[in-house]
Amino acid sequence: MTLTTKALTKIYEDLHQIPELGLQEHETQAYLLNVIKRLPQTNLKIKTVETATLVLVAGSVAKKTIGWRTDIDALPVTEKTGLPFASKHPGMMHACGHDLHMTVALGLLAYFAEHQPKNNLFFLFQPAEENASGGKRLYDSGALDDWLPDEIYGLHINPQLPAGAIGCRQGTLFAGTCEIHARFHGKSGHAAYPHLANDMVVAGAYFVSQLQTIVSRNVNPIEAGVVTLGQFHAGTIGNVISGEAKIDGTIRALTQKMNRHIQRRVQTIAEGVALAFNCEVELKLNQGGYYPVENNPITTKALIDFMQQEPGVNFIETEPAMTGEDFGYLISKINGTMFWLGVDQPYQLHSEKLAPNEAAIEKGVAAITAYFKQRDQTLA
Ligand SMILES: CC(=O)N[C@@H](CCC[C@H](N)C(=O)O)C(=O)O
Repeated sequence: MTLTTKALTKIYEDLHQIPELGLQEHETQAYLLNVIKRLPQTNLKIKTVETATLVLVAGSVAKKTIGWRTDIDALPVTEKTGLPFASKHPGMMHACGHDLHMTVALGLLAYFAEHQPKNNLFFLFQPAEENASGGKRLYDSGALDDWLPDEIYGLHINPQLPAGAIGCRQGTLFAGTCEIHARFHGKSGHAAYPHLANDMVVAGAYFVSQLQTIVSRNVNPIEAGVVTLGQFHAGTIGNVISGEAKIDGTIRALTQKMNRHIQRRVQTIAEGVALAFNCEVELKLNQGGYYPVENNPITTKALIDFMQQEPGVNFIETEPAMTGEDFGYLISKINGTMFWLGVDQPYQLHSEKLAPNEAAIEKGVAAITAYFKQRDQTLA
């Protein structure tokens, strides 16, 4: 059953309205299962693991298994798109396009549920891409073992590319990331008696300032790195010295080596600030499964060669990006390729105003279906 443009649009708009945070994607999973169970079932096997959904399309003469992964979680962002199908879940939004990723996956699955491939196709609807290494959790738990694909593909929407364009590159597509969680503990007190307290606003401010030196002074200028601190909470009122500071951020680098180098510098600076301010620091550096997305040379050549010659596909060779993806962990275990799907937007990923151009859905489904058909023949 090939899903029509109208059906795909409805799925996208329905999913957009029910964003859920990582590992809590129950309504999303129920919606996905409802669509999947209405497809021709003859060649389908369906499994759920917590909020993940795994589907195998059995091939007619299977020698290999080709995988497709979509993420399904949303972000704690309050939507401000003004769309008629805006989020119904307060404080949550599909601001990273996972609703569109799921729709493309369903379009692809629907086609192959009706047109049996020679090889097996494996579809993974994966929770918690944004915050809890959903891909790593599933892989490490053995949940994929029965249907482990020989190669795996996935996409991410890209607001900067024209709607429906496919963007990819050999080598690293996305950075490896690492979350920074720093907690400084000093001594609170009266604003008038700083000598009797230990002010964590000041200690935290030094930590923030000193981290700015990592990229400028410790990263080789011809390589790349990012240290962003997105949250700093300390204190309650202007005339009370705060004894606590809570700072969270993220590291980005295009190689694991550079990621670890930056992690070590963050650790050293945190310890140095604690020493200098005579306070305690608890520092958690959490990389989880957010390894650099290093595209496999063979699957990436196959995909790029195909997209470059396929009529109707606007293929664009892209630069590496500092966004992260736990797909990096999956393709450190399974050969595979991630690529961009353009959605032509003035707003960035994670913006409360992100409203992807829906024309990308049909173009994406068509391009990837055609690629999977060709890949299925090649691997037969
Ligand atoms: C595509 C995208 O936006 N991914 C996220 C992944 C977040 C990883 C982790 N929680 C971190 O912040 O380091 C991104 O922010 O790039």
